[in-house]
Amino acid sequence: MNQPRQTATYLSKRLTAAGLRPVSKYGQNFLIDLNLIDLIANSANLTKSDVVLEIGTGVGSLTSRLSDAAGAVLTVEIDKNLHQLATEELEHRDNVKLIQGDALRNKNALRPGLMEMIREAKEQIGPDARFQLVANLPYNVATPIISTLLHQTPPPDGMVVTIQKELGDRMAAEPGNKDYGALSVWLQSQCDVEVVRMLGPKVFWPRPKVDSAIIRLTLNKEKREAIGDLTYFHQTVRALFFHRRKFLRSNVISAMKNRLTKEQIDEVLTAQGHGETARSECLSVQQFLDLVHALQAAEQAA
Ligand SMILES: C[S@@+](CC[C@H](N)C(=O)[O-])C[C@H]1O[C@@H](n2cnc3c(N)ncnc32)[C@H](O)[C@@H]1O
Repeated sequence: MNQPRQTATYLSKRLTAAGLRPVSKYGQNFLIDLNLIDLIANSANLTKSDVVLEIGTGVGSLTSRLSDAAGAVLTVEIDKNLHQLATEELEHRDNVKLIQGDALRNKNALRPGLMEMIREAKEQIGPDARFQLVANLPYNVATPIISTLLHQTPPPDGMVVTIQKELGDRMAAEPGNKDYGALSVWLQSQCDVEVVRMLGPKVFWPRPKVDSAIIRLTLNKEKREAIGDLTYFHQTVRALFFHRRKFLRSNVISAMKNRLTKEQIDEVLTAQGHGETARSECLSVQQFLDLVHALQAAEQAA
């Protein structure tokens, strides 16, 4: 297959010929190093059993790599003009479905119909089919996309994404670290998180003002099953990090307002071994799981 050349000059000429310029509000920073595009695709260990979701088709450079390696690719592009360019590039590829529009309905919900398409594509591949997100993500929607996908049925078995370095730091952060927060706990409660490669601004055109990272998240089904009620867990963890400077007890009291009394909360915290000066940012992921389960059980018993 012919692969598009991918240099800043090539991209700039391609867009200019179509009367276009990169649109910053859509996070249009294109990867110009083909080796990195290969690294992203290869890091997902794709086979023909994979259904890949790409968010942000751009001009379709990563999409063509994904199409070579995967069984089916669904790629979503918000920008009508880029969608048109990518369609011209990719229309001969039978396993690529291009969708024009916003991948998100809002910050907590995916575009309607997207998961149905993924489920259908998986069914066509058969019982061994996997679902993966592989994308050079638009930075302003990277968190809602990754977080929301983990609420879906099926969730992605794996995700390989290029994101802003700071976001990667928050995803992989450990307890006690300044970057450790609700996102770290939500992702690490069900995925193994690895940094594949740090990327400086030079590998993109136009150059972003920030550093980036390629991150791989691998779903751990046992961990995910142990969470139980995903929505309850996610909402409670977010509430427990709401006031970072407050003690854990104050955050639990605010989170459980009108649901549990202070006495009931103190009982749970004591049973879980959290003293008055405990802070959310020092709890391990397992401690969050135990605490949220205990709060949920206390609420159900109340
Ligand atoms: C960082 S660029 C990546 C482009 C290309 N995949 C690459 O690797 O060079 C992000 C792309 O996402 C698109 N985009 C931004 N917000 C989007 C959204 N909410 N839904 C779908 N696509 C979006 C942008 O127009 C842009 O083409």
